[in-house]
Amino acid sequence: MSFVDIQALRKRFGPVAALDGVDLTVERGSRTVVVGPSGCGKTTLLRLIAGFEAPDAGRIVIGGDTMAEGVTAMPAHKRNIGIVAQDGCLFPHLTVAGNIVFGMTEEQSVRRARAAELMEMVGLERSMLSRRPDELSGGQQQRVALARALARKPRLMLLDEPFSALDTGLRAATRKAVGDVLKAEGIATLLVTHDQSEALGFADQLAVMRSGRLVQSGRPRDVYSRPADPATAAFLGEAVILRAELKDGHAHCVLGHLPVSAYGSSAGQGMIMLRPEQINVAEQESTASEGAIRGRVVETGFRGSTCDVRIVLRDDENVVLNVEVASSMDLALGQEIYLNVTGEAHVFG
Ligand SMILES: Nc1ncnc2c1ncn2[C@@H]1O[C@H](COP(=O)(O)OP(=O)(O)OP(=O)(O)O)[C@@H](O)[C@H]1O
Repeated sequence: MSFVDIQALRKRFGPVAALDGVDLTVERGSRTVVVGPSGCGKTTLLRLIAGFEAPDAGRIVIGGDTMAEGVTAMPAHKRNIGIVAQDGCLFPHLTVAGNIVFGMTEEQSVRRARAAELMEMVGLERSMLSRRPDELSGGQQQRVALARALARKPRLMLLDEPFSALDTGLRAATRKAVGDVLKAEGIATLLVTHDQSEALGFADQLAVMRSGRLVQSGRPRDVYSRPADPATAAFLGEAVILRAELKDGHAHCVLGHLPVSAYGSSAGQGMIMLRPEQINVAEQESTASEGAIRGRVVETGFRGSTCDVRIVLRDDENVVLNVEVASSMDLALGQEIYLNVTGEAHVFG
């Protein structure tokens, strides 16, 4: 049995079905990242797991213990679940030490030792224990929030956009530090984020939600390369979605005859997806592979090491492709280029 087992979970707020029958499992010590557009129910899912709200129907089981069944729910403080939210929610009037040991009932020397141990674990100087939250940077505050959540040795950690207020460099460093601590402690984690690359990089399991439902879950690499539908494909990154005729194990489309992994029952007309990194751009026909398709650059966006390039096909200017090339290529507007596709096309079922 999975460590977390959520079945047919439903929650309405008046006319809004925030959760409309969610099934999700999380393995012991693993990281699940929940993504989806704003309002799809991510925070509601976390709040129900934490016990801040009771479901209307469904079941939540953690470590074999039933947390909620229908409208009957165990109170939040009995669940032993840690939660870190977007702004850390530290108590502003308490020191860092006071925040970390808040609610611990052990004697003072034990609390002190635990606070010091946790500071080390989250990579902060012990000397910061006497500071107040407003004397720390955003990233430091989030680490203290994590230390506080870890203080009670939770069996499950819920992270609700805990890095979103941090700027890019600090965000990556804090995410790595938090991820390392949780992994070392073997604590199963559920992270909610709006950041697709964060989701793909952090998750063992990616769970994609839309309109109160789980539309797909699996290994990030699998969900990214074999999304359930075009909306999921586009949500997880740039996607080239084309009409194709499916026959003989190939998709016949404006980019040529592309091998497909499988198309099940959808032989005939279908929709296929390629990721931009599957499209190679060559400036000369002589350096392109055989069967290259001709196109023209209509827009470029410099991004440092890479460049976003918008291309239309010479034979069908209605087909627009957004690809990424090494910026050393320095493509000019209007330049003719040659395109080759690598790997397999994904067919939407
Ligand atoms: N307490 C509440 N009262 C009324 N409606 C609510 C309440 N909480 C959530 N909702 C509604 O339920 C739906 C799901 O909200 P939720 O906060 O779970 O979405 P989310 O995916 O976390 O969104 P975001 O990414 O914007 O934070 C939304 O339509 C929201 O307006």
